[in-house]
Amino acid sequence: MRVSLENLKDRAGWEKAGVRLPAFDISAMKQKTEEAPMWVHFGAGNIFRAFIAVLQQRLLDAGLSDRGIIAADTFDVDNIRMIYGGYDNLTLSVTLNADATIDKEIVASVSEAVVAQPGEQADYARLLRAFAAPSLQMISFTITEKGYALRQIDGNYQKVVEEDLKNGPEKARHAMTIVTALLYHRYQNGKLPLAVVSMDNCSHNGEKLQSSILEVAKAWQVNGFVPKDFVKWLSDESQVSFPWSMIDKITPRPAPEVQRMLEEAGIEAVAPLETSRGTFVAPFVNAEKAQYLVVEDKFPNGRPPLEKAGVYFTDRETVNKTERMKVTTCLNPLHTALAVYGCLLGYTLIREEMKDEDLVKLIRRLGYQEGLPVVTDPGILSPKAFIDEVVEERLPNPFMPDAPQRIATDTSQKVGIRFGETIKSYLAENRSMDQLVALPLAIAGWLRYLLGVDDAGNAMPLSGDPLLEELRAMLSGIELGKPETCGDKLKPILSNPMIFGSDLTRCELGERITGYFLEEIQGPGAVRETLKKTLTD
Ligand SMILES: NC(=O)c1ccc[n+]([C@@H]2O[C@H](COP(=O)([O-])OP(=O)(O)OC[C@H]3O[C@@H](n4cnc5c(N)ncnc54)[C@H](O)[C@@H]3O)[C@@H](O)[C@H]2O)c1
Ligand SMILES: O=P(O)(O)OC[C@@H](O)[C@@H](O)[C@H](O)[C@H](O)CO
Repeated sequence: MRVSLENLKDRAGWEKAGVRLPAFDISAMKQKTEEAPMWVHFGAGNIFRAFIAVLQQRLLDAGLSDRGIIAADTFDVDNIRMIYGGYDNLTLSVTLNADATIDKEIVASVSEAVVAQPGEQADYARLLRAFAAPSLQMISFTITEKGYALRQIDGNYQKVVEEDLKNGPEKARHAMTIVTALLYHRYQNGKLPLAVVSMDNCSHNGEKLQSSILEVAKAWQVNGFVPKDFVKWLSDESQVSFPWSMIDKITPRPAPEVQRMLEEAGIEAVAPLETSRGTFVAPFVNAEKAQYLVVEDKFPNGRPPLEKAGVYFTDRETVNKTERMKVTTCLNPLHTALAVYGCLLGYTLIREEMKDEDLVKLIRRLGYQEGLPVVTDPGILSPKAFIDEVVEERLPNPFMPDAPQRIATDTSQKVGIRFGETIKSYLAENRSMDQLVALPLAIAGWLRYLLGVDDAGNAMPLSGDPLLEELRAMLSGIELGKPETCGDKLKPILSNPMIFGSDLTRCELGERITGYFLEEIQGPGAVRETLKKTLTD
């Protein structure tokens, strides 16, 4: 059985294979969405398909909505053409339960999948129509943290952004300029209200998205492409809101072991692939069961009743507290520490790392001892219960195929949030930095990782990162076994506020990180030695 609309007619066959099917009329949903779309999502990758699209499917199944989501990608044409296009926009969603059972479901809530680039004329025309529709309530994003950045490490605009600002809305190519161009189209078609919702793992994600979009709009105004009133409209949150959100569901890349399970159940053509833009995709997605989505309830044109699908809607302050709890303390910093040390120590699975005493000590200290004291209880989720679930159940889940190499992707874009926010809190609360051991160790581990040599002394492939070349150039010349080659080479990285959110060389942490790094490059085995020596309690 292959995932396709035609094959869905064989309901008995799918049910025999243990696959839950959509309980709504897919063609009626497509027609209604075509006429009056409500939701466009940018960044149609794995978390979107495993989580966000499933939320809308729950509403469709329950008769609480009759519309689907238009999936858009500004970045990855292959994902749209090969994965969505190749499988009628359907996704086989696999939930990997901690008790070895799996749940399988066909998700059909994506009505259309389009390439969001002005050069792709038919697709772009569809998006323009959607943006002009009074029915459109929200656009949302999971485009990775780097998708929002307009500037490069030296503070100057990226080349593509510089050109887009010069060339105006019709020739936009960067995610932020394309979305601003589409918003301009909505402005020109009646200044209709809209919610613009980031669902990426960045602190203050709504603010980050708003500030990039406003920066583009202002530059276009200065360059004569848009009127000042467009910037005013975009700045008025009663018209265009940028709700903040916290999203959580560990969604590994599609894994060969899950592919095998599906094939054993008689489902064909499910092989994962890496697109030319580096997205790891398959007609199926695999994820854990646990999931949390907390969204600021600010939707000027209304919204789907997603609370009926388990989404928490609340105020900005509560979202901020849950997001800080998850991204800066209870989950993502632990993930990043496991990512870089996992790669260095030769692991390919997070669940295996959770059997390593030194790594468990590292993340427990990082989360419980160093992070939790500066976290405010958001009220709707308990930080202690949350981190307990992460450390005791989610990370060790014996059926999750998550890899440190996935999580190590784009680390330069994440360390400022995942570690920098805790550092800022320590400084703001005048807390002693002596307490911070695992946190500087995690940063030292990242710098050690960037050398591209594992703890056994072998060359190690590094995951994609927009700053990889620049960072490696800064570290070039540092050799394992020769700490004297380090010199002052860490300083430009540690002092860069674009990376860490502040200059770490201005506090004692800069020196501590450098000290750990020097220990870790003493020779093969030094990473393990440093962990053992440093994490004594
Ligand atoms: N996977 C998870 O466990 C998880 C959980 C919570 C939150 N998230 C958030 O979602 C993001 C995406 O995760 P995913 O698992 O879907 O990743 P993915 O690699 O499967 O998909 C990434 C998507 O972002 C797009 N993209 C990548 N770089 C871009 C750029 N520079 N500009 C515009 N679009 C770009 C890709 O085309 C793709 O559609 C993460 O970075 C994170 O912020 C992920
Ligand atoms: O998705 P990223 O790249 O921000 O970070 C990698 C992982 O830490 C992340 O995807 C987690 O799995 C996720 O945040 C869990 O909710």
